[in-house]
Amino acid sequence: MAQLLIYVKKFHAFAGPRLYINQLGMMLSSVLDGIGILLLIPMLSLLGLKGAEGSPSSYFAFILGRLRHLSDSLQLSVIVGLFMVLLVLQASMQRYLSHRSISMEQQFIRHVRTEVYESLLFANWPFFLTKRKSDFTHAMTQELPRISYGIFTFLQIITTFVYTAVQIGIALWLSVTLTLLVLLCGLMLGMISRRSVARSRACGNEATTLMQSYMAGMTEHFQGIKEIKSNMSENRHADWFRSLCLRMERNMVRFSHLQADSQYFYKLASGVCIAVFLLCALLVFHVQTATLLLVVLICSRLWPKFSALQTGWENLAQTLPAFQTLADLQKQAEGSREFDLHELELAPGADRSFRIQQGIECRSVSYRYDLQSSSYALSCVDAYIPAHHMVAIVGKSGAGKSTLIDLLIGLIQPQQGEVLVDGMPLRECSAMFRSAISYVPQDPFLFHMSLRENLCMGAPNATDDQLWEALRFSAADEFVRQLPDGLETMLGDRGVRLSGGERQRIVLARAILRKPSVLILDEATSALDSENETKIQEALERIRGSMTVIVIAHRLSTIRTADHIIVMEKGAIVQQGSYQLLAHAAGGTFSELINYHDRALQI
Ligand SMILES: Nc1ncnc2c1ncn2[C@@H]1O[C@H](COP(=O)(O)OP(=O)(O)OP(=O)(O)O)[C@@H](O)[C@H]1O
Repeated sequence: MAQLLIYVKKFHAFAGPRLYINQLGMMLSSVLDGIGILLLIPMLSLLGLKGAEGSPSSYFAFILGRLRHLSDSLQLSVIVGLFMVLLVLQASMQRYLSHRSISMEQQFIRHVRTEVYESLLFANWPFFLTKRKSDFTHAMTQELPRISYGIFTFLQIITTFVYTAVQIGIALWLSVTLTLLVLLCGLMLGMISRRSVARSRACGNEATTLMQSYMAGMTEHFQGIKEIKSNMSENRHADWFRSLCLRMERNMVRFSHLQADSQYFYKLASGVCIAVFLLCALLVFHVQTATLLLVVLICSRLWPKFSALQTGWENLAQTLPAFQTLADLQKQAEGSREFDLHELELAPGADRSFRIQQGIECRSVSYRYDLQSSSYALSCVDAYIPAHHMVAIVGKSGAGKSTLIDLLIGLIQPQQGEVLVDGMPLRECSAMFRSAISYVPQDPFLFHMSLRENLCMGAPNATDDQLWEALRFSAADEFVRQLPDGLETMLGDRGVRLSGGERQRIVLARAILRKPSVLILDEATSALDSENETKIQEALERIRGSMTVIVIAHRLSTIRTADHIIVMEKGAIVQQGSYQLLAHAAGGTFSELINYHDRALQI
């Protein structure tokens, strides 16, 4: 419930006075509706119903007094006309108010959707390391519509509640005893529905967990479809899917049965209540026929509202877990907020063309992914990467190379020590520094867009000449010219229409197009043949001195021309120096790596 209140408060802050205007309108519409019903008294009186000329009609003494000089049929026509005017007014008002509330709800949902998306987008890297990506997809695609439905239901409950309160007020005005009797029945029905509300909530919790598994499974299975096929594990996955679908089906059936059962008991209890009510009214309280008729009329209109309140409450209970999931996710994302790119763009003097002048320094940095664990991915690393130089980081798999890069980029913060850029702590200039970096990861990612759009992501105003120059740099120009639509070729989901090496070259072209101050290549040429790798080596030689280049490579031929090499082992730097120096240091990790490399080439 607390999570629902968070969103109700948000909605209140978002809608402001519009919310009150709507509720006031609803109240007015209910009053008009009530007056319409009360007008039935003079109508019934004129039609000669016994008892209708009694006390309730005195409320209309003013109207009736004015009409007295008219014939009965004319009086009836005027009152029926008045009734019709009220009806049209009330219906038009209700239509207008429901249009208003629907747009208000949809605007709010758009607001929440954008807010959640941005909170995820601007969260820092460690936040993403601890979460399943499918949970984000689940939150955005499944939980948001549930929240939208929950908010809609909540507003409906409020509207129904206001309507009910006004109508009860009118009924009380007509007969306090009868209305209290009706309310007592309503209260009893409310008690009956309490259990089903609790069960609905439990069903909602289970639905959330099942849907999360479903989304996680779908994302993983289709991303790993090649692994599934090559390991022939289709049957195992199909079994998992069938069992999950069965549990989802049972959950939905249970919820529907719950609703049907509660409506069944509700109807039975309502029948008993109505019978008791009529007997008490006529035999115990001896109520006038017209008053009884009006109270019954009001209550017969209120009864479906009571029922709507109960069903709405159950539906709301079913959506509550979604409020919880989304509020938790958003809270965690906001708690892990990195710099805000909007702020960066709006900040006066924000320097998008920052260039490093001296170098990047790691001063005794240590980092571990799991704070409970005693094993460090990096421990006490001291390194210096001078500006405009080409520095290579080498080491066996798991040595900590990528972690060191993540620290240098500012994606993760060291738990001990600090990273300095031109002598300035990185945490003070991380946004500015990040905008000056181009990073080409191990697994290059292309979006389902045209080649041109993929290239222009970091440089939206790049000209065709600049695009071709970048493609030439990454030795991709030849194969791009042979693509059916050249730069306009659609690349398919994650760029699957290209080979691994082609994808690497496109991502490299994209990185160079931004004209970065620091270019980071994390195994960026691992999928290339020797010919294309040599072309890229030559291109890197041409830009030597104009930008700082950091290269991670397992293939040692790639880093032969590096100015400086950092050798890592088990999270620590074990050697540093030029290629020649390290290659001749007998017994060192680097010469060991060279030996492995040479032996692999001979095989
Ligand atoms: N997200 C993570 N959560 C927990 N541990 C991690 C995570 N990423 C890396 N590690 C651990 O940190 C250590 C260093 O990993 P890192 O990826 O930096 O190595 P690497 O030298 O880049 O390896 P490779 O050459 O195989 O890419 C490894 O022991 C690895 O298991």
